[in-house]
Amino acid sequence: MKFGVVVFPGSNCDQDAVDTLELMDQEVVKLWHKDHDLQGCDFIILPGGFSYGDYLRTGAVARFSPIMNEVIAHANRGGYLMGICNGFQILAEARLVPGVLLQNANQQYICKNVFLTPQSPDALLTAGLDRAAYKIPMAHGEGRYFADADTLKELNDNGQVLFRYCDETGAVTEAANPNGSLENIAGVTNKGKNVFGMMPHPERAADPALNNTDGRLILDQILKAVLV
Ligand SMILES: NC(=O)CC[C@H](N)C(=O)O
Repeated sequence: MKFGVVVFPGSNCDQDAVDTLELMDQEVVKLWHKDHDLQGCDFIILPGGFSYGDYLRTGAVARFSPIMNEVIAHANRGGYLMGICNGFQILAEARLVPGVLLQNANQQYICKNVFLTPQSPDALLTAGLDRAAYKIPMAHGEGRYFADADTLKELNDNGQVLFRYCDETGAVTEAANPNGSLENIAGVTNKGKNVFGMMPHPERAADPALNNTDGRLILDQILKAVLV
């Protein structure tokens, strides 16, 4: 499997994603946002950061970067695509996943470890996750997930919620919701379950040197599911 990590002006987690994938012994290339070629990649990652300085709305400008035409076509063909943090914001702006990311409820940038509980039993990213809670770092100012009532119902009915914020026991409580996201939603997938968006950063919790490899457990699901 060949991974491609798209670099937008203002991306700052692209190298973290590359380092993590290399740690996982995967072939990975960076894709410049002005290019038109996905270089034969099977799995595209839109990394975290502040694309275009977060001007207008987070992800609103990057969504129109030239390479997004190819990224959208790849997703529409059923190709795998994952957005992490700013990448999730870009996916939402491109309407590749349902819902939007609003400013955090406390109007502050929040950078801390949070716990996530996997929800979707048949989505690539969460299918094999058997722990009640995974400790993953978050770092964003606009991560409050919102969707209208019909969309929310559809997400729940179709098993499209990937993760909810929870406490360390896996309990989904108001107190464990860091940013005011609707129903504690931290990540969602599209109807086809080939496009994944999540606000917290699994790639920042993958290197044993950092004393937390819970993110690696999540990213390993990609390989387990795809390499069988
Ligand atoms: N870590 C990131 O990707 C930052 C996300 C985004 N620019 C925000 O602050 O909301």
